[in-house]
Amino acid sequence: MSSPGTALLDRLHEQSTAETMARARAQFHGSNEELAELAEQYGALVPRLRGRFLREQGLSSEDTESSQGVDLLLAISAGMGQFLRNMVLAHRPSRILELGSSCGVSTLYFAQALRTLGSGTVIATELDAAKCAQLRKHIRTAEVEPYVDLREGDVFETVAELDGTFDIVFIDIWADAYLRLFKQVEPLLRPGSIVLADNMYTAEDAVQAYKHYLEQSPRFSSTTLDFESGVEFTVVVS
Ligand SMILES: C[S@@+](CC[C@H](N)C(=O)[O-])C[C@H]1O[C@@H](n2cnc3c(N)ncnc32)[C@H](O)[C@@H]1O
Repeated sequence: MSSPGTALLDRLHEQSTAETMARARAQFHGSNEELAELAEQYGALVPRLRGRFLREQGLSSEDTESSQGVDLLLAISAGMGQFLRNMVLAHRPSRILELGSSCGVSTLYFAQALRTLGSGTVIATELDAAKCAQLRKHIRTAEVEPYVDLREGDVFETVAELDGTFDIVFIDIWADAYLRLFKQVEPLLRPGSIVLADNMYTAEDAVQAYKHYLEQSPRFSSTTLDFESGVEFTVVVS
């Protein structure tokens, strides 16, 4: 991909990785050498074991309320971004709803794919005002403003004001709120809508209620994709 956003995304991924390492350093009691060894072991694990491995080492991999107000990107990886882009190119959505946008890394992947298609909108949602300011700056830099509609504020209030249906929904807020949020989003889904939810492995315990809800409903066909942080891929059947 070559576009005005490429260098920006490279920089944001680098920043996010550095933040994650700094978080791990702050939580870890061993030496730098031991931390480097853990990072190597982590990299060699299959994705579904990674969250558990970190917890066993006393390292939290979950993005939680405690991150609120701290200017962390908590961004998706480049691999996840590539997946989101491909989803857009394949499904050709008119409307995307992104729940939890932070400084806009996932928003940029969605918006760039919409630009490739030449139409469509991603509604981005974020509570933190400083992050919203960063997101606005980033979509200007990447020249994707026409494809992004940022709604600043609490996502539950934002969703309550939405109508119509969405072709793709991406859930990436604090994992213990997934189920409550999904239930609020349900009326905005149509048969064929796709719902993607991140952090199935990295927030394994917190997402159990969400996964259970999907499993027991005939309206949804759902599977966990075994890559990156674990992605719940849900198709609305009826
Ligand atoms: C994991 S980050 C999102 C990362 C983003 N998708 C990306 O790739 O850059 C989660 C974000 O959800 C936001 N968030 C959490 N609870 C929220 C709420 N109730 N309303 C709006 N935003 C919320 C947080 O402020 C945080 O920036």
